[in-house]
Amino acid sequence: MDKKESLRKIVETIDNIKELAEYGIPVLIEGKKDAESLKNLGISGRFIFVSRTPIFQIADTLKKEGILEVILLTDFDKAGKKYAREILSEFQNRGIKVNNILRNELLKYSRGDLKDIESIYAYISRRVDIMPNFDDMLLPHVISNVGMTLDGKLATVSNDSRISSENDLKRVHELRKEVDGILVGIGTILKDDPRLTVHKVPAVPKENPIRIVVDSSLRIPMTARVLNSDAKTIIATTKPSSNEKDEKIRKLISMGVTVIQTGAKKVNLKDLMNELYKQGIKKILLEGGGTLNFGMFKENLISEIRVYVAPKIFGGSNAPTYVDGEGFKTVEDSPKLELKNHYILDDGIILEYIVIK
Ligand SMILES: NC(=O)C1=CN([C@@H]2O[C@H](COP(=O)(O)OP(=O)(O)OC[C@H]3O[C@@H](n4cnc5c(N)ncnc54)[C@H](OP(=O)(O)O)[C@@H]3O)[C@@H](O)[C@H]2O)C=CC1
Ligand SMILES: Nc1nc(O)c(N)c(N[C@@H]2O[C@H](COP(=O)(O)O)[C@@H](O)[C@H]2O)n1
Repeated sequence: MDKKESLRKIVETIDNIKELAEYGIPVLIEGKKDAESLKNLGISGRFIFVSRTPIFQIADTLKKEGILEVILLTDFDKAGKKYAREILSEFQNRGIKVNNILRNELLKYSRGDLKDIESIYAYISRRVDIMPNFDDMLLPHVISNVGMTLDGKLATVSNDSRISSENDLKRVHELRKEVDGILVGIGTILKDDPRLTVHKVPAVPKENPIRIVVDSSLRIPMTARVLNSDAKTIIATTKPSSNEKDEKIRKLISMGVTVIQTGAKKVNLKDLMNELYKQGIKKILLEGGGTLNFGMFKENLISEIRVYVAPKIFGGSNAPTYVDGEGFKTVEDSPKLELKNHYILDDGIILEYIVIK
């Protein structure tokens, strides 16, 4: 693992700590300076200083409060290791789970360079500053999913896209629940007017992912269903402005929609992914269509593929296919895939691939 990859792993670990701390899991650290360093990295939540109160007392108090899990983040020196051993024993004796994976990851990825928690902020910022294009590495995990015919079509020439079986749609909606965002191009909005919520399986509103629409010229109709209040929506458009565009952006914002501007003629997909990652959208389900799918493959932004192949043939050179756009010129230029899983579902087949980066 090179230095850049190690740093990316450390930043990912910090993100995981942030998520768990926001969820209410207490973070066990040694002192105030550790808390400052973690706060500088955007981690907020409940910090408990293990150097101030005997550890058995802390464990008793948290047990009484009904806490089931804590995050262990003591230093990596002799004293920190001693605290860690005591915490593991006292907490586990009381049935409280001690998450020490994140501490171990920080130690592993810093290759022993990181000595304590108070220096973690300086450690990361020093390295991020000197690392060229480090931001480029902070990208969401993107799963591309489609229902396609045996001849690779996503819809008929007259835009009939009823391809997936009932159980396949349920599978897709379970997948929608697992992700932070669901991404489509403006072509799909104009042709299907989709809802892009979880509505084929039981779900509560907070399980709806954020709907993200890539729309360079802001063609989205103000009546589009993705603009309703069922879930949050982000519209990604280009930077150049005009009075008309600015007015539409103002209207969208007043409806609670987030607008991200990136790229000149077309939305810059890499910048968009980077921005979404920074906004906490770490896992995205890409639901096409073929033009956006090509753009995402071309920029190497897709990590996984899941397709349902239906026993149908639509034909038609103008019918949309899984991947359209201008296409890859040579086999070498095209994405490299590895089949990870396959199974029969209803009358079709599910194929799952990893994209080799
Ligand atoms: N069976 C299935 O699983 C699915 C079927 N479909 C079907 O696919 C069809 C729609 O596909 P399609 O018309 O290709 O539409 P897309 O949803 O792929 O949207 C394409 C549009 O996205 C915009 N865009 C902005 N920036 C980029 C970029 N960097 N790269 C690529 N696109 C960009 C472009 O419009 P602009 O320049 O104006 O921004 C482009 O025309 C429909 O028939 C729909 O039913 C769709 C999804 C799933
Ligand atoms: N997985 C899958 N199978 C099909 O047969 C499809 N036609 C699609 N279409 C995608 O799902 C969107 C519709 O979503 P809502 O039900 O309105 O929430 C559609 O716009 C395509 O992105 N997908």
